[in-house]
Amino acid sequence: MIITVPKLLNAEQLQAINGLIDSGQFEDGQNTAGWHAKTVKQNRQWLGSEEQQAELDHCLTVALSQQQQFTASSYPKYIQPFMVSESCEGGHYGPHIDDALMGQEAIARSDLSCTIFLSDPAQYQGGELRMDYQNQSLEFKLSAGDAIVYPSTTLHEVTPVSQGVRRVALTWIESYVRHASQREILYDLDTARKDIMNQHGKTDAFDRITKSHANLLRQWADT
Ligand SMILES: O=C(O)CCC(=O)C(=O)O
Ligand SMILES: [Fe+2]
Repeated sequence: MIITVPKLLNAEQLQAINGLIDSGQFEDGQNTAGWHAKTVKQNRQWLGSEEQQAELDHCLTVALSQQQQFTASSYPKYIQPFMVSESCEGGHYGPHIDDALMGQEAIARSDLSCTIFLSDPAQYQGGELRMDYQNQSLEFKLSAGDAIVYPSTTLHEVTPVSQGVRRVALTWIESYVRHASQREILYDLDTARKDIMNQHGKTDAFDRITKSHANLLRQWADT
C-alpha cells in the first residue's frame, strides 16, 4: 500500500523547516550512499548541527505521528533520523532499493520509506519519485508539505532534475508489522470499523471487526 499525506506540513511549518535547513550546511550525497547506490546517486545532503537535526526530527516525527492515516497504515516502531536531500540541475537518484537495515548504533529494519516534499513543484522540472509497484510504474511529484509513504521493498528512483532545485526530507520506518500485506489488512479493517462507527455507532459488527483487528495485530506484531 502506498499512502500520500496531503498537507502534512502547513505553510508556517514548511517555512520554519526550510529556514532551519537553510541555516545548515550540505555535503555530497555520495557520502551516505551504499556501494551500489553510489553509482546512481547525484545529490546534496544536509549536514545540520546536532541541535538542528534534533529539531528537524522532532518537528517531522510529531507531524507524521499526528496523522491518523499514517499511524493506521504504518504501525511505526522506529522512525529513523530525517535526511534532507537537494537535487539541482542534473541531480538524480537512479533505480535502487533502500538498505534493509539502517542506523549505526541502533540498527532498525526499513519496512517503509517516506519522502516529504519541501519544494514547490512549479519551481523545478523533472525530479519525479518513480517506483515499480505491483507491475506498474508510478510517478509522484507532490506539493510542498505533502508526504508519501511506500514499502521499502519497492525498486524506485528520482528522475533527473533539469531545472530548479528539488528539496525533500526522507526517513525510513520500522513497523511493528513487518509484512506489507498484513499492514494492508489491518488498515482495511481499521477503516471499515471506523466507517461503521460513523454511520451506525458501536454495533455488534463494529465490535467483531475491532476484535479481529486487535487479535490479528497481536498475532503479527513484533515488539
Ligand atoms: O528523494 C526521494 O524522493 C527519494 C530518495 C531515495 O530514494 C533515497 O534517498 O533512498
Ligand atoms: Fe531510496
